[in-house]
Amino acid sequence: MTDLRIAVLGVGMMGADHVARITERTKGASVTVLNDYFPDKAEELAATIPGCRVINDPLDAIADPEVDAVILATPGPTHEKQLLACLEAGKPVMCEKPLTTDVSTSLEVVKREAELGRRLIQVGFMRRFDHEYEQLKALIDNGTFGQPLLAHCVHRNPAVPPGFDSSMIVKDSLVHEVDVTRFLFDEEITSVQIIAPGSNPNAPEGLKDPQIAIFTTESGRHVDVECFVSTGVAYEVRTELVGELGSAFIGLDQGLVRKQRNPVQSASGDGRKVAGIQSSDITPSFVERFGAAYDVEIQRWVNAVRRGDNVDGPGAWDGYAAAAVCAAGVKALETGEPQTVEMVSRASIPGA
Ligand SMILES: NC(=O)c1ccc[n+]([C@@H]2O[C@H](COP(=O)([O-])OP(=O)(O)OC[C@H]3O[C@@H](n4cnc5c(N)ncnc54)[C@H](O)[C@@H]3O)[C@@H](O)[C@H]2O)c1
Ligand SMILES: O[C@H]1[C@H](O)[C@@H](O)[C@H](O)[C@@H](O)[C@H]1O
Repeated sequence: MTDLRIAVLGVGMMGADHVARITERTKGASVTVLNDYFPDKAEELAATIPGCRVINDPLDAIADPEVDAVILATPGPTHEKQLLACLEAGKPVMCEKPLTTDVSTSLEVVKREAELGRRLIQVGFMRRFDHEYEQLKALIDNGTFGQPLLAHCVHRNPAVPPGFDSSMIVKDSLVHEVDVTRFLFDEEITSVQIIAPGSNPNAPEGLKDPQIAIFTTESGRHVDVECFVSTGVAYEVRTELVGELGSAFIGLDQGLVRKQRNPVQSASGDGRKVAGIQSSDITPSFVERFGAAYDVEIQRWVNAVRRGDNVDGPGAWDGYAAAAVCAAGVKALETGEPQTVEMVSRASIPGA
């Protein structure tokens, strides 16, 4: 079987990382077309990849007859138009989060895909492919902790790019915990509150950072998140799950750590006492922390597209649900009050 011919749109940090992943590690796929708002950037990268050419118009790149599938690593505000073009061309697309930057356009994308009657869109919520998150999910699903009750999350970035505003902390960063909550608990988030304590003096001017988010789910579960994107330290993403019979912690760079009524062991079962853990190296950015997860995500997506399934992971509905929670989050940030998440029911869109 010949390689899947992929066009990557946007060759900034994430796009270039996906290009390297596909050319160096992904089986059954090649990057054959690149596109970027700055053509020189795309040309420079294409020159390093045998058989790769640059197409300057993103919509032409999507429609090109020699492109089988598309990766969107362009900024969120461009996703809607590019996703609709992928649907129009009938091309499978792996869209980096967010699906789009507002609820109405995300819903429009969900509806257009549903009308086609074929799932073509996967959304880049890569944490679902991270081994530790998978382990946490398995502990919930196999009932190890009985009823899962709540989760505590930490999401810290050393810095953010210029122009990153307070609402982007919600829509660009917190969106991952929104997806993690929906993934782990398998239910929708119904309300969001965001508290902005005193800002970090080293945060960019005007940025409300850190923010503390509180989600409530359909069944009344609680998730809290510290989202702090200007720590100046390192990239730290942690989640602690608490259930009726114990708790488990991920993101310590030590593998999943479980605490249960005796014996207290590391997930590896080597008997190390959790209390003995003192410190660990922390990763500088998402590229290191989630590198293996992106590899799995892209390989599984390529395999799914080659099989004709097109999607193996979160889809357009997950992107829409996340957008709806984030919209409530932005309102909650402005008002300081809990906000109800406004969403249509999935059943109201046949095929979604
Ligand atoms: N899953 C993750 O962990 C993760 C991590 C980082 C970024 N992202 C997402 O990936 C996307 C890209 O983020 P990034 O950090 O790589 O940004 P970036 O700014 O580094 O790169 C974006 C690139 O897109 C180009 N571009 C801008 N408008 C374009 C257009 N209309 N058509 C084609 N190219 C265009 C820019 O010139 C730039 O090269 C965003 O949606 C972001 O949220 C996801
Ligand atoms: O775009 C990035 C990316 O999604 C990272 O995974 C997240 O940790 C950052 O906060 C965000 O700005």
